Amino acid sequence: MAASGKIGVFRLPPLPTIREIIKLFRLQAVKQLSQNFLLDLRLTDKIVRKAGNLTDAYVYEVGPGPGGITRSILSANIAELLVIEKDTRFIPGLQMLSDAAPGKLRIVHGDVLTYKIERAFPDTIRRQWEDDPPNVHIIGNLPFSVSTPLIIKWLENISLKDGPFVYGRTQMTLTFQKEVAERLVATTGSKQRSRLSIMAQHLCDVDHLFTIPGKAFVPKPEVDVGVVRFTPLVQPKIKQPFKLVEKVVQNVFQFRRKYCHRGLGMLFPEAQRLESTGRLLQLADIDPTLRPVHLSLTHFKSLCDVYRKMCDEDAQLFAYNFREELKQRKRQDQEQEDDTEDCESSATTRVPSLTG
Ligand SMILES: C[S@@+](CC[C@H](N)C(=O)[O-])C[C@H]1O[C@@H](n2cnc3c(N)ncnc32)[C@H](O)[C@@H]1O
Repeated sequence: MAASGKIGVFRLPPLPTIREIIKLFRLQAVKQLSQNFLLDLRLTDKIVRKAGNLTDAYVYEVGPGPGGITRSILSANIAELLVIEKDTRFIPGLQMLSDAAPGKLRIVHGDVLTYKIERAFPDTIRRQWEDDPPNVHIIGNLPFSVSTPLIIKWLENISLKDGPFVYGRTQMTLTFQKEVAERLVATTGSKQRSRLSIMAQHLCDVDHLFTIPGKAFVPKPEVDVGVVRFTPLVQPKIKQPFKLVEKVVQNVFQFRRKYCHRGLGMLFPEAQRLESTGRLLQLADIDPTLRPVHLSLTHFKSLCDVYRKMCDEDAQLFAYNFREELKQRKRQDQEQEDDTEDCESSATTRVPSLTG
């Protein structure tokens, strides 16, 4: 019955095991919500240990569910833990943990995608961006469908130093589908190199800490899980607005098997595509026949810097979206076809019938 974490000096009193909590509160995982629970406290302790030294830390746990990682965090001598959980069924079990660790655990029923953590912790723990990271940590095992959009949102927050990063360079330890974890840390030339590699690595030190086999979760997901730690960099590798970097990177990787000039060309309207792509590559000093996976962060920095200059020269350029141009062209073609059909059918109706 007793199951308390052992990684810190603070000991939780004896509590029902996570398995018992699941039974007690009928917390069967909802498949549609991709709920996969970690019941093995050695694994949850490992996640928390790898997140760093949490002594006196303010911790934000996203998606605590039945509370396995929550217990490990509470056992790590933290100052305070705030958990955010979307599914109300988990609140009574979490409340039981809160009662066992008086004054340590704050439970928020809400959505991590909209919750404003920047107001939750005391101002006194804020650090300057250039200082060492503050004693604030984000930890979470979220559904994969949430963790990828969430990390993109948080990377943008890092670039703006807002959201969870008003406290300084807040560290995050999060789980992802193993393939996504590999993309996040993929180096130049590796086949997993992707949009996520550039977006994460230009703003953070990214470490794939370890992999948890799918069979460690209940119910077992189809895939293994990677635990990834992000530490925001003092200086981003690309000093341009997040949306601009995202646009360049997205365009390059949309044709990941082609030469890089193919995707970069899509940054420009068709009428100027050839000339502007040539200019971009020449000024950035990049071989047009490199494949996207072979572009380094330095290459992306040059591309973004030159593209920024081109956008400053042409106020319409940044808003240009080739998909919109394609859609518009399709619409025009369709309208033309409809007009032709109309003409043909009215011509047909206008032709007097010889037979009367
Ligand atoms: C994969 S389960 C993990 C639960 C627990 N952390 C564990 O490791 O056993 C994901 C948890 O995140 C919660 N969740 C899903 N989307 C969420 C959101 N947008 N905001 C907050 N919690 C969310 C789910 O209800 C679920 O409890």
